Amino acid sequence: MKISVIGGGAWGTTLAQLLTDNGNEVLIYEINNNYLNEINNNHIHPIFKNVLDEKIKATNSLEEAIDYSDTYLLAVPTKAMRTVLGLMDKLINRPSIFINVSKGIEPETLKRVSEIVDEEINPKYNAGYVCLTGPSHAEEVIERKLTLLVSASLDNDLAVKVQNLFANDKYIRVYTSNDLIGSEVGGAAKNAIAVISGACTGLGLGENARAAVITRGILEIVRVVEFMGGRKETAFGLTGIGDLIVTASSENSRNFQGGKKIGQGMKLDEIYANATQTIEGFRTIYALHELSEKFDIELPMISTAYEILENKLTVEEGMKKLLKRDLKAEDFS
Ligand SMILES: NC(=O)C1=CN([C@@H]2O[C@H](COP(=O)(O)OP(=O)(O)OC[C@H]3O[C@@H](n4cnc5c(N)ncnc54)[C@H](OP(=O)(O)O)[C@@H]3O)[C@@H](O)[C@H]2O)C=CC1
Ligand SMILES: O=C(CO)COP(=O)(O)O
Repeated sequence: MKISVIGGGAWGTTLAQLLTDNGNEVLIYEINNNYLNEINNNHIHPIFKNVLDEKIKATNSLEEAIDYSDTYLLAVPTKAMRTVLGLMDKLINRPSIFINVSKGIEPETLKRVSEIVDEEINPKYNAGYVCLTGPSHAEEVIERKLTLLVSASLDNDLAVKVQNLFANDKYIRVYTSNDLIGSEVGGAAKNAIAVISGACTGLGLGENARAAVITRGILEIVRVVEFMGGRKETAFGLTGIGDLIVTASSENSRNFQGGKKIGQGMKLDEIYANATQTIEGFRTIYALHELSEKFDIELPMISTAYEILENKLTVEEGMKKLLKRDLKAEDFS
């Protein structure tokens, strides 16, 4: 099959290599000239510098990428998604499939990426949507280290098609799911909890705090998943707790690293100014805090994280605020 990869950063380029390993042809759309040069001329991954298959090509022409195939792998950050889809909509002239791998919720609208696709793409040309998600650090996948993913879609045939596109018997196993909302929300919300876990490490706390954040964090994720219409069991699977574990306990995670800097006292503006790669979790904290306020959903850690990002509390004050909450029985409702 031919696939157009929209966004040739850490994850998009890695998935381009995976698709090539599986016998497909890809063209990457990428705006960063250094990345284009690394892919087209040096045949190396623009970030991790692993050798890429020479068949993998990249272009800075969105038109060329759209013409190349009718299957679009969306791998730009969520904050760029609406703009990029708007540009794609002007160029798409046939029914097309959208496979999204970005993990976020739009803070201004509280929309998931599938909803943004529905709004931005002419329904005549929107032939289906899949969210491909799960615990998958790009730096491991590019080294062909064993990884399990989930192909989630409202269209089961399409979920199976994408499952077969990405699975192989060497390093990737893919499950399907019909819980699109639960899969999308879990993948986004875990980034917020990973930021909090990183902040604990930055503050000098240890493994006990991390285990506490992960365990109480999944409870906050479940509340959001259920409120948005997803299933609790999905949050307990690969797209929820699985992805939370890999992100909230790994120095490889950009969200964990971003949180660690907050824990060390750096301000959000400064982190953004120095970031060379996407950190989705900060925006997701804003989105989930908004959701919590608007619909009265109890998300104590996420709301405290929001106050820290907004400079209303220091990280120490945030931790004390959480410890001072009324004592109660451990519940999972
Ligand atoms: N990295 C990982 O391990 C994983 C990441 N993800 C998710 O994938 C998404 C992408 O992450 P990742 O690949 O790590 O991020 P990167 O920052 O490495 O790559 C994002 C790419 O998108 C490009 N981009 C940004 N804005 C635009 C725009 N307006 N138009 C066109 N291209 C644009 C960037 O270009 P430029 O460099 O010029 O900004 C960059 O090349 C995120 O949602 C992330 O959560 C999911 C699973 C694993
Ligand atoms: O989503 C990811 C792993 O599944 C990647 O997480 P980071 O963006 O925090 O590195």
